Amino acid sequence: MARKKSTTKKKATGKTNSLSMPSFKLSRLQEVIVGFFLIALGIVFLLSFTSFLLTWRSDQSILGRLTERELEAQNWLSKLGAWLGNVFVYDGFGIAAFSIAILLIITGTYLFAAKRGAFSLSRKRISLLWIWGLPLMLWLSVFFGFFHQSIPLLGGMVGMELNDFMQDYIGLIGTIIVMAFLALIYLTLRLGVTPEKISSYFKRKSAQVKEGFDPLENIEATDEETDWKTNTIEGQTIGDDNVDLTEITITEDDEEEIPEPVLKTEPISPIITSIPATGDGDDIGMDIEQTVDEEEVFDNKASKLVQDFGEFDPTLELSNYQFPPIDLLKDYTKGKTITINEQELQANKDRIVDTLKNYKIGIAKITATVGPTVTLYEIVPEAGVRISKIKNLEDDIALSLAALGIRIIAPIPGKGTIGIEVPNQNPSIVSMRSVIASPKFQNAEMALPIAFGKTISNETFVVDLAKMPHLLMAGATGQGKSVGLNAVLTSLLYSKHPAEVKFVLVDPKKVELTLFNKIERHYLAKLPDSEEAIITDNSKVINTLNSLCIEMDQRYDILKEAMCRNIKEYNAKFKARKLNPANGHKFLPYIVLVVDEFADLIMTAGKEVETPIARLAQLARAIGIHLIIATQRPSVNVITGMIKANFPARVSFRVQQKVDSRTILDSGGADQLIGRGDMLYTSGNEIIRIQCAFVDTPEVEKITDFIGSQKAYPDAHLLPEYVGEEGGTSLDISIEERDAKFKEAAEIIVVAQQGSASLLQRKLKLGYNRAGRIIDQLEAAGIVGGFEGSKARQVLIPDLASLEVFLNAEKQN
Ligand SMILES: Nc1ncnc2c1ncn2[C@@H]1O[C@H](COP(=O)(O)OP(=O)(O)OP(=O)(O)O)[C@@H](O)[C@H]1O
Repeated sequence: MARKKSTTKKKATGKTNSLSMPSFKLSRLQEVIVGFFLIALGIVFLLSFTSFLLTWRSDQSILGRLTERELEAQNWLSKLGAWLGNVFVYDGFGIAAFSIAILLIITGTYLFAAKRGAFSLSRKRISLLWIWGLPLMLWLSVFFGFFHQSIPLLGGMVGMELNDFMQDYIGLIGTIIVMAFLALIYLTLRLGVTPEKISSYFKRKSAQVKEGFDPLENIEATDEETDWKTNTIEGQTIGDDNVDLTEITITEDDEEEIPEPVLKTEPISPIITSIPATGDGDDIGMDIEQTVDEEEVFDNKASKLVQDFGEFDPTLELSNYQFPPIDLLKDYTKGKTITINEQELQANKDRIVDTLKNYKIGIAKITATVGPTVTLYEIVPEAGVRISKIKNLEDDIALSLAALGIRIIAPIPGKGTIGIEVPNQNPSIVSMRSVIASPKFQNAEMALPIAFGKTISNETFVVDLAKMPHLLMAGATGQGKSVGLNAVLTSLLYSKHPAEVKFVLVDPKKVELTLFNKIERHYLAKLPDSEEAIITDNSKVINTLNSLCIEMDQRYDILKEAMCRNIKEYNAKFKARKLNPANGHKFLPYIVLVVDEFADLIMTAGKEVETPIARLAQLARAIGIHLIIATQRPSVNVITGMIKANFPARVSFRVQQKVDSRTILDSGGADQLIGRGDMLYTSGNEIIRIQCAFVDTPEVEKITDFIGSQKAYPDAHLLPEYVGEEGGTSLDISIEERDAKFKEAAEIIVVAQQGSASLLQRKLKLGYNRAGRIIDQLEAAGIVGGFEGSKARQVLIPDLASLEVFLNAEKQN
């Protein structure tokens, strides 16, 4: 009977380390020279140190007089060697100094030969080698310092001094504990040694030892030193009187004894221990298979790429990009916090109490929260007063208090108290600077953080645009809408790198967003053929919106291919190098579409605008396209049911009438605001009153100047080309003018029976425009059908043979 030997390969489970090497680039020639230099230096060190170990006693006497030419040193590298040895070994790290020589040689060899495949180490690994190698050298040196008394050269001066120093302060035992702890850290972090691995190693070893005492060993015709291969015979019985096994594993040496063994290779070989036959009537022995835990393989291709090159960094192209400093924003409050005017508070309280008394509403308690522009008086009514009574008296109470901007919240959601908001006599401005500098914004882990301003309790209000996922803004003219839009854009400029977010700006008023022109090549996206990135012409808006729809469809295609549900997952996967750029994958920036005057757009373009806006609003949230739509006129023909249904997050500045407030917020209140940035925000449930942060035009100009003066991308982010419907049908392209890849494309389309430009893009590695042109040519030729919105075009030729016949016939005509 023989046994099976497990030969499980142990894989290095290198932990991915995010440390990266400084990125300076050398030409190939420089690499060879530097590489050679490092190898030579390493060899010099190696020879000097080795020789120093043998000759240091004799050379030490001349160390002080190295400049004297006639003196002779015993070191193989003469005076230089003696000096190097003294500096690095004697005065330095002892024999651990050899690490430096080895590291130099490895680095040199990498630079010298890495690119040619002779020595495949990555830059990252080299940097890791140094990062781990130097502390290891220090540790060894200190460790050898323990033996300083007997062999002084072992740990060198550094090792001895550090060891002595530690012992002076924490004693010998303390030093040993610290050293053991450091060794443990090294073993765990660098070599991935864990208690589980050690115990599984010992289990395997003990199983192998047990095998050595296997009582059935005499049956084996084996050689302990043989490299075992496993042959298994299943369901066969060996004619041994005492042993009757249903499964026997044998070594190759036994091959001739077993007729035609069935070779069965198993990925992980079980270890077999045996229980011999007892002999007392029960003459059946038994083998017990002990399974070996499968090793976890961390070393897949993506993690190897990450290990070698680090995670993909989308910001690399503009790696020196500087975010605008906070000083560009003005501090309107000059460090002052809100001043509490006690007289004003008292007067307001008295009026509230008196007014409510008139309506026979008793108050149990009243508290005031002073905000930047309004103060909230929170009232706990006396027991027995019904909230509905107060709610019904809302208008009367407001009239009695007779101040503009009073808003009654009865009850305050989740509290059961009544809130009365009264404007402050001296409102304070909430500066953009204060909200940007707030920890809430700075620490916000959001995809698209927006600092709107401060709530009534003076807290900075930060929301994630990506979660909204679209925003509707309304407000009568002069109430702070444009400032609000600037606050949104400023928040994003202060938090997102140009690689992470792109804006599509639509400004029919032509003046509000012009300042952002300066950051066109950093942050803006535009159509390929347009000159201006900021769209002021309504007819161009239609093309841009349709182009965004195409972008959306394309993004959905690639997300589907990457099996991701949303842009966040997709980008995370791309950063982890799990998606191959050669297959059309790329890092996807968020796209924020801002329309400053939506009413104007709807009036001039109507349905043509509403349809793509509604489509984007319905579908674009998962793929990172978010819309911000502002309007002066929140009337129902502008904010239609379809638009409203898809914009759960809404902001309203002051509006003229209650009905406008209802249209935008589905409740009143916005008509009672005091203007100048006083706004209400809702994301579907409760309504929050906020004082919008104020950012003036000169501040925005400074920010855009600062960004615009930095290195930029060659062009604005290009959106897919959109060919209007007329453009798509009036095709009259002659055969000679067809694209060189026309035939190839036709074959792909016919085989897939799917007429989509993105298919051609992927298969033929074309840009969107060229693929779109080919599709147009295929349509003109009659191979695919007409444009059908987001659906793929119909393919009119059933198979390749028919295509061949079709193209030949075309040539002959
Ligand atoms: N958050 C704010 N804090 C203080 N003052 C503000 C704030 N927002 C706006 N204002 C004041 O109101 C004025 C008008 O604001 P803004 O230009 O944003 O109005 P608008 O609603 O965009 O008007 P229009 O629709 O006519 O462009 C500003 O010049 C400023 O003085």
